Amino acid sequence: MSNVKQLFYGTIIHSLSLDKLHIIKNGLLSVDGDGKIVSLQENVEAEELDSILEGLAEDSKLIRLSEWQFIMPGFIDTHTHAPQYANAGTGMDLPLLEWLEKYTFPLEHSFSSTEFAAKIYPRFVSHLLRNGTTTAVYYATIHLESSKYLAETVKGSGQRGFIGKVNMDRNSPEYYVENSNDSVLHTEEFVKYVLDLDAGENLVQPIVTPRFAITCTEKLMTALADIAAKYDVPIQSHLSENTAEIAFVSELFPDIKDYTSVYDHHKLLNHKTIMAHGVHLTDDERDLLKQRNVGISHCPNSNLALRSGVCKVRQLLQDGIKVGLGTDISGGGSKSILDAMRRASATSRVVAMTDGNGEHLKLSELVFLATMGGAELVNLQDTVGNFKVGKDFDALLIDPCAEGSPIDVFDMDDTERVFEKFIFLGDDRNIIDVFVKGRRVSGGGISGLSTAWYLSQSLPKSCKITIIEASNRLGGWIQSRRHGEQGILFEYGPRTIRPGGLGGLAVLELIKCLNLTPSLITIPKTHPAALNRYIYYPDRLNKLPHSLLSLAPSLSRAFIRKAIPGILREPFVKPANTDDESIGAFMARRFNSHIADNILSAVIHGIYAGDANQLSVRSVLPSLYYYERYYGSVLKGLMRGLKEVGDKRELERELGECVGDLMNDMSKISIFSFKDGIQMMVDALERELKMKENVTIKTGEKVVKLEIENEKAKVHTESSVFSSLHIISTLPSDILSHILTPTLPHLCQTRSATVAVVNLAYSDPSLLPVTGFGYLIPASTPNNIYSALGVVFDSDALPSQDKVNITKLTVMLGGHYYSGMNSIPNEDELLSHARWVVSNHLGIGEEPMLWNVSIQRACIPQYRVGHLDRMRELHHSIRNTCGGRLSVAGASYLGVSVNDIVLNSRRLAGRVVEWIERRKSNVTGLEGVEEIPAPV
Ligand SMILES: Nc1nc2[nH]cnc2c(=O)[nH]1
Repeated sequence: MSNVKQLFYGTIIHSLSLDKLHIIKNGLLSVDGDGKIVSLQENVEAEELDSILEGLAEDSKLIRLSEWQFIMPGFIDTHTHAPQYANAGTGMDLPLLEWLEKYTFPLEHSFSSTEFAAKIYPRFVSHLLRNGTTTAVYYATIHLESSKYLAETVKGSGQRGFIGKVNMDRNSPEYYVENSNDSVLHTEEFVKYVLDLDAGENLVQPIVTPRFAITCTEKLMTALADIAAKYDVPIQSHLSENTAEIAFVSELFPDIKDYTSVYDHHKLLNHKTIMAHGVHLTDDERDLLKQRNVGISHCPNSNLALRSGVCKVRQLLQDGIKVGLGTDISGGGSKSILDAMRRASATSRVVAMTDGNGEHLKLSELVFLATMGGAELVNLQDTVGNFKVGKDFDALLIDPCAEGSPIDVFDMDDTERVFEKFIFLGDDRNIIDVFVKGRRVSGGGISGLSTAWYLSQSLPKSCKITIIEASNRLGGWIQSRRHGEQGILFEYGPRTIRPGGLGGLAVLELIKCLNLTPSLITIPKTHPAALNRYIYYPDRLNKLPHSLLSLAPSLSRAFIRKAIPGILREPFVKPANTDDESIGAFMARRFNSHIADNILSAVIHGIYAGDANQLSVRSVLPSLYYYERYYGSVLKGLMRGLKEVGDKRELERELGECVGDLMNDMSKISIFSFKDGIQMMVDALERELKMKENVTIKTGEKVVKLEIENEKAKVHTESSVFSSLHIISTLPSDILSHILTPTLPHLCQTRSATVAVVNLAYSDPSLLPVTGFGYLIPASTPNNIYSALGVVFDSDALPSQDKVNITKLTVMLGGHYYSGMNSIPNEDELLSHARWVVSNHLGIGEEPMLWNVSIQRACIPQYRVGHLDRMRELHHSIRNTCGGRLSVAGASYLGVSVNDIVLNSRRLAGRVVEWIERRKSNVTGLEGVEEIPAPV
């Protein structure tokens, strides 16, 4: 037991056979440093754990599952087409052969470009992992390079995978077909490449992939069988999926008895062959499959969607044929093996009803097919599939009560029922950890991702970096998701970034390093979305001038005219001697109440969802504060500016050099985003971090206690405790205040606002009465009965994110308005509130074709008056009491924007590295409180 590295204590569920689902209560499963299962004990009493742990090495970790959590084997997807992920959920109106011609081949053809592949493959692999697929059997396309890229992606992700370069040398479109010789040469090169890539780890393997008998000549099939035999690698293809396909095969091979015999004739059938579908097999064909020990990948989602037929799985099992499950993306639309289990169940019920042939598939059989059955198909039955001692630990940690879980657990439930509920109702939200060969491969948290990335750039490999994230998804309130058949992009959080300032430079540098430049979408300063911004007051949209030149023509409008006396008097208003005041009071004092109440209040709604009369001018708009202090006037300051001092100047120069040309390109840009939304940054960070050997990402693991004592730092999560040289907390400060010892001042004083984000998409592209970025609503606007903060015109601001011409809006509601409320409206109510807003303000009464409501709880920290002084005291307190072991980062402290967060992470990581190397000045993450800009 001395090599045990991880122990899991709690409920453990796995398949022993088709009939036997083994449910172990109080189980203790131990895994060694190579990811192998060392022991599996049943009915271990909690009291026995201490003595068991005593004999173990210090770095072994016990993960105690909570009451309803359980561990089960990872899912095995025995048939999926990675390139077709881009089409998933679409094109199900045609049967197989027409579907291939119209939708599938044109898409697969695009993978001649590895750049195109780079947009699809990493996302697909990471989604499969998130959905619990620890082993997948992939089809790539006919292209050698992008097939290699898929293999590299799978390898990089840590998933177990079989990757096939597809072969097609006839009956294929002119634009998507190979010459037979190239097909053979490229296949052999591919097989050797993947064997090399795996380097004996037994994680990625090549699989020889004649697409199906229709698209492969006899010569090609024979040569492929030779390659498979020469390198002893598996084979996959399609068999007997659809009646038109079968008829075509018999036309092509009139002298061969049936479809299965065609493959047999070409020596493609053996115990390592996986045939997908097998819907219309004859008795003789099943006999032959049994004789050759070929496995069938049952793909019920696709069989139904393409109306291929109903596969009789019970019959296959009775005949002793190996069966596993496949998602068959994009014949099937779902990437989840849970979905495959449910459709296999439904299909078997149809067979039971119509054929009277036996029973439908039972729960134990469905679980077997998804795990052990799949393992048999890929000939890894002695390596994965269940938790027999000696196998690799490929497993899922399931939490039926995870945040947002689609499952409800009641008093009357027991483990068996909760397991069944997960299989029939659960989804990726319940899959809080995914392990392959004992390694955690899923998820990660946005909090700290950028800090971890910067650290990973400078720290030596021997320094281990661990990211611990309570939820099971990345990104915090950054979330970009495509909806509906047309894949309309909805942003649930921030949607654009400004390239300006030091923070903007830091983000551009990160974009360059993450190779995201080709995915940028930029909006020039001359674009209507940059020029036209509005304020809704009191009952109409008021366009704001975007420059001094545009001020003159705006004067005809009373809303702008009323600001003029305030602007004219400002240079003559005596500076006040205050250390801080609210941004509302500051603007009213220096300008006038119209500017404070009707303009600035709206701007503060747009950035902080906050109350301008509560937020600190010094923390929220520090340059205005310093303009008054140095120049006696905001307007004079605006003309002269401020300069960065100390190491910020040095940083400005360094970032400028790194960003280089991109900075010049960005000088004409007002805002930017990415083709697939801001989440692309998060995904790229995750991908990069997962490639680093010294970085571990733990998701679904909540930190419950942080202890800094005698210059030692200890992290307690729900399941383990470990020591660390230095902890960087990126938690919201009020949450940190509850779990940290020692108690530090002011942590709990920064509260955060909750924002409801309602995305709406309309098929009519010309619904908006004006063009522009959108509008904000000040607190002074009457009849704002649903606490609206503003509306973004997404289809004007970032039209190229969608392929179709539509009107797309985001309505933001709540913020500080919700802070005094007992409960926040539910999603249905929020949708109707948002529709009321767009109907009353913009005259859009139409029914949206798509919408999404997300409630972003406590997402924007509110820096109230005195925030900077509080942060200064906190800085000194951390420095003096935590001995350099703790620093803080994230939006609670020194800036809420993506730019601020990235810049502060970069600077903090630099300081932490310095502290680790020299142990000089204790780092806190709040050093910025001592930096004051200088007048020019
Ligand atoms: N479902 C499915 N069947 C096929 N038969 C040949 N190619 C394909 C494919 O891409 N998907």
